[in-house]
Amino acid sequence: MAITSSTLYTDFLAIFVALAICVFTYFKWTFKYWERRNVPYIKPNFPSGTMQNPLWPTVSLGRTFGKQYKESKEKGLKHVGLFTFSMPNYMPIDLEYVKNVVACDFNYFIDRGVYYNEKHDPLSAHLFSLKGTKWRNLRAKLTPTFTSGKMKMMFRLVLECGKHMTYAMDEICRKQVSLDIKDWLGGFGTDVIGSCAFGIDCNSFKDPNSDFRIVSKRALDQTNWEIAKIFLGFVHEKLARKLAICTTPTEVTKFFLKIMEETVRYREKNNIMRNDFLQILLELKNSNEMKEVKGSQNFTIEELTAQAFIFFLAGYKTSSTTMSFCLYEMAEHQDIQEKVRKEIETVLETYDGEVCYDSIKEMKYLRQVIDETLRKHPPLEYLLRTCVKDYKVPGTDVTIEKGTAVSVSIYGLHYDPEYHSDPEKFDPERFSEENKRKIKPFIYMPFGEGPRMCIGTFPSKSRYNFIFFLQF
Ligand code: HEM
Repeated sequence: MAITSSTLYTDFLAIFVALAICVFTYFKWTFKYWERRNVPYIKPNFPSGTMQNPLWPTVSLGRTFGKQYKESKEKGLKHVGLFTFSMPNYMPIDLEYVKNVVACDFNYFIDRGVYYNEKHDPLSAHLFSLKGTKWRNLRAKLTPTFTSGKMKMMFRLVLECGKHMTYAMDEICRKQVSLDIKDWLGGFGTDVIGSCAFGIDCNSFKDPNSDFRIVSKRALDQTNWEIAKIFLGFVHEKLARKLAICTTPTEVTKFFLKIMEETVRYREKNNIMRNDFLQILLELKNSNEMKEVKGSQNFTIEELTAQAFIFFLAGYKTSSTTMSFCLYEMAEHQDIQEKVRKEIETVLETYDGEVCYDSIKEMKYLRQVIDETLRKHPPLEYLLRTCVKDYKVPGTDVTIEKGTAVSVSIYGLHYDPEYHSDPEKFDPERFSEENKRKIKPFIYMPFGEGPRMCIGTFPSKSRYNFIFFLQF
């Protein structure tokens, strides 16, 4: 008996050692990837490569990229090789290289590499994650529907949500109690997106525990297990598909699908038209335009919900984070706050005190403050791309292989002292009419750039109006 268990133990040990040697050799080989390709690289660590352990990070991945951008730039590098665990990740540093990836040579970098699975996880197949032709066709159909006229009409819904927030804020001020401003603005974000994308009146201030608010929070607060699944989808999409991995929690999928089904049925039955995102999607669904995109079928309820869902995901956190940081910076810089307040008062006087789309458009200094907030605190700190066909970096003998992940550090660019002097300083004057003209393309891109930039900023002329629209 003792002999058997000791043999078993030795066998296990031998298997373990053999496995450890295989893993070690594999990592040693892959960690030489950039060296073999003659690309300068940051020394990776076993096992997470050049990033922190994603399950217990101390800073965000965007900040890590920002630091790596800074270090590489200080060394005079034009690009740098990184590793996500054993997976190579390419980061352009030089502005020309950045421009090529996000705009000029976009055809090589059309995808983000974000995992989706329309069959088992229908809400994951949205504009942000879709790939290649599917993405291109859907984007082409959706972009022209984001007209400033439609945004202007939708603004009324936002004002309505703003009113709920103002009443609740008056109450808070009367009681003189403190509040968690991020959570508070999250409530406002929920109301805006609930109303504009799903056509429902949530009023999170009256009912902070509404189903919509609770499920929305659940959709955004991913567990470590969900993060691990997203990560698996990123590093091994085929395996994740085979395992039918779903990244959206089941209760979230069920909830949003149910809301959408009910709202669409109600609107279609009662012939209701409303100036909101859902109406835009419904018009697309009913116009047969989607048949061109998808071949024969029209938009299904799942596909429609997935698009409304990404408007919610992409719009909610970005906007509430921006508003929170904007208030934070104004609290830190009372002089700036005072200037904003004076401007608002002066502009509103000429509009009989009415907060409306046009009056907000006239608040130029407020716009500068928001622009500077987005520079210092970009809600998305890096852009993701995947190389979809071998790409020779112009002027070099380096080829980026098909399948390589590419990360563009927005954070690094926004804090680059060559482009933004004294980058730590909160200075809205950088965006004055005169100074704005001096800002080179691609050094300031809180909404991304190129054909895959944020759809919430289209058409480009009304990009800032749209953001204003989100702030009120
Ligand atoms: C302060 C507000 C916002 C910021 C800073 C922001 C930022 C961004 C960024 C950086 C990207 C990636 C762009 C790229 O890869 O080049 C993006 C994509 C996207 N955003 Fe926004 N966003 C904001 C608000 C919104 C809103 C309100 C919506 C809702 C309509 C939205 C919908 C999207 C969508 C659908 C995409 C994916 C576009 C595509 O792949 O075609 N965003 N956003």
